[in-house]
Amino acid sequence: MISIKGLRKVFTSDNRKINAVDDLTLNIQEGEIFGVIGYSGAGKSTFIRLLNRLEEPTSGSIEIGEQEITSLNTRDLRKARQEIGMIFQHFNLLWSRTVKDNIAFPLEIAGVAKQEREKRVQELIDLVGLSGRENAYPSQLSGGQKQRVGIARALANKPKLLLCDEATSALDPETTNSILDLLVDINQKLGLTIILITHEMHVIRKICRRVAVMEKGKIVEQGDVLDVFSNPKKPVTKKFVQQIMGETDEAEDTEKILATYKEGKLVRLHFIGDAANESLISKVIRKFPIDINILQGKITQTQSGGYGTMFVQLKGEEPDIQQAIEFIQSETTVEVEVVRDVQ
Ligand SMILES: Nc1ncnc2c1ncn2[C@@H]1O[C@H](COP(=O)(O)OP(=O)(O)OP(=O)(O)O)[C@@H](O)[C@H]1O
Repeated sequence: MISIKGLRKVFTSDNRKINAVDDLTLNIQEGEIFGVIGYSGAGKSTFIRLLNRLEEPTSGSIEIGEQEITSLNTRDLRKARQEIGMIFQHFNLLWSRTVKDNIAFPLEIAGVAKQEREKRVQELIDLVGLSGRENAYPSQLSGGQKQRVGIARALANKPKLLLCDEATSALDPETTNSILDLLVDINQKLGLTIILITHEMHVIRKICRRVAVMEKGKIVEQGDVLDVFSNPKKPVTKKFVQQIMGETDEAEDTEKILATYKEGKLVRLHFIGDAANESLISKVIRKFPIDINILQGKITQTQSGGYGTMFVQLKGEEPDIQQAIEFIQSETTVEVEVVRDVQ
C-alpha cells in the first residue's frame, strides 16, 4: 500500500509563497489504477513528482510498501527509484539512441549484464507492441510509439509502481485509447500499481477505479470513480462530469420536453452502475403492457459500470405504468424521478 500523510510542497517565487501541494493525505492500494484529476495549476505534477522525490517535500510522509521515501538518503533513494517507473507527457526519450537502446538505458545504469539486458529489452519490446521497430530512432516514431518506448523503459527494472504524468495529453484520442489499453494490460499482467495524473475525465473514466479530485493543492473529493462522478459534490468535480456528459441546460431541456410530449407520464431514470440495471428498458416493456419513448439521455461507462440519466415517456394504462415504476424501484438500483404525471 502507498500511504501519503500531510504532504506539502511550498515554492517561493518572487518572495511569494505558493502552496503547490497542501496537506495532502491519501491511501493507494497495491495493484490499483488510481487517478488524480485537476485543472492546470491544481498541483498534480508537483504531487506526482514528490512521490519519487524528483521534487523534495516541504513536509509530510510518503510510505511505499514498507519504505518511508521521505527519509531515504541519496544512495537508498536511488535504489528505491528502481522500483518506481515514470512516464511523461513529452516522453523524455534520448533522441540519439534507438528504441532498443532507450529501453536498455535504465538496465545499463542498474548494472545488468549485456546478455540479460538484451533478453529483457526484447521482452519489453514485445510487451508494449513495438516488435520490428527496435532499431528506429525516436524521431522516426509516432507519438503513440514514443510513449510505448517510454512505458517499456519505465518497466525495465520491474518496478512495483508506475507514475504517469499526463502520459496521454500529447496524443490524439485514438492513440490515447491504445495507450490506456496498454496501461490496463500491464496493470493486469504484472500486477503493477499505477498512479496517473490528468486533466481529462476520459482517462479517469476509462481505466481508473478510484480517483482524487485536486484543486489549489488539496484533494477536494476522492473515492470510487462511479461514486464521485455520479454524485459530484464540489463545483470542480461537477465541471469534470460535464466534460463527458456534455453541457446541457437541464431546466431548459425539461421545459422543452414537457411542452412537446403532452401525453403519458414523463420520468427521469438515474442509472448508477450496477449489473441489475442491464437491459432495463427491454425488461420493463416485456413485463408490462406499456410503451416507453426515450426522449433524451446519456449513459457513460466506467470501470465499475455505467452511470447517467435517461428521460423517458411512459404510455399506457395508469395502473400498468405504476407497476412498471414500482418494478424499477424494487428490482434495480435505478432511481425514478417523476417529472410529470399522466395528464
Ligand atoms: N518550480 C516551481 N517554482 C515555483 N512555483 C512552481 C514550481 N512548480 C510549480 N509551481 C507552482 O505550483 C502550482 C502547481 O503547479 P503544478 O505544475 O503542480 O500544477 P498542475 O496541476 O500539474 O498543472 P499543469 O498541468 O499546468 O502543470 C502552480 O501555481 C505553479 O505555478
